[in-house]
Amino acid sequence: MRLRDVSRDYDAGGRRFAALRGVHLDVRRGESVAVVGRSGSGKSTLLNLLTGIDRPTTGTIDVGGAALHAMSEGALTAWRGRHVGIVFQQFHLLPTLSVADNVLLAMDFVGVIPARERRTRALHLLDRVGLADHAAKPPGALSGGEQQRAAVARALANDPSLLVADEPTGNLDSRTSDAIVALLLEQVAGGRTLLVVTHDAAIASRLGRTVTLDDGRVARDTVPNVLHAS
Ligand SMILES: Nc1ncnc2c1ncn2[C@@H]1O[C@H](COP(=O)(O)OP(=O)(O)OP(=O)(O)O)[C@@H](O)[C@H]1O
Repeated sequence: MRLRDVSRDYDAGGRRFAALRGVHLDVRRGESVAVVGRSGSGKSTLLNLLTGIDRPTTGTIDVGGAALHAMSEGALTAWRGRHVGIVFQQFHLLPTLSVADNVLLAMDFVGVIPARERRTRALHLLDRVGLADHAAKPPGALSGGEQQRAAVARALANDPSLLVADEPTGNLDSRTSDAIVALLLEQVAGGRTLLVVTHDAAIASRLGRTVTLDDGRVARDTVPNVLHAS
């Protein structure tokens, strides 16, 4: 992943407001990166740009060979479905579907996993996150930690190369949070890239690298065990 001179301006009541300004960032495949910074520093804006939910005002964003800044909205949606898994703080599971059907729906929506393999794959993913016995239940019958596990399984449905989590442990107690972070980290073992937006320094310290945003800029970029990407 390569960001060059990325900025994102918002129109705030007729005035231009720069949520991100001149961001340069390289993330290698298989890295796990915590994105931290105080409220309003631009973390969610950055995540939205990296996942193609939003586009930069200026600058270039290349993720796994895709030039996101130059893609149409339709192309971005298709790219995101195929290559990105997203885990939200509020889980965003559909309450009227079973946990398994939530995972299945993600595959149906994108259509890259052959139809006859989808149910088996959904059950396999749920087994991997420790929810084999909960597949047929509605999300509301699960604890917060279990719902977040289901959200991780759903994020993995289409075998994404980029896994992104926005405050994934914000609603969870610390033991449950630890388990979710461990689960997310397991997913980078296979060469996926993991980005986690968090306010929690303890969580950030478990990831391979911490990018600190301040006022829309990268203020710090600490890489404990890995060399900087060129
Ligand atoms: N759609 C928008 N329109 C106008 N301003 C916006 C919009 N989205 C974000 N902003 C502003 O851009 C800045 C960065 O917002 P962003 O949500 O990226 O910060 P954040 O670091 O994720 O904050 P938090 O930790 O509170 O979620 C903030 O000042 C915010 O008010």
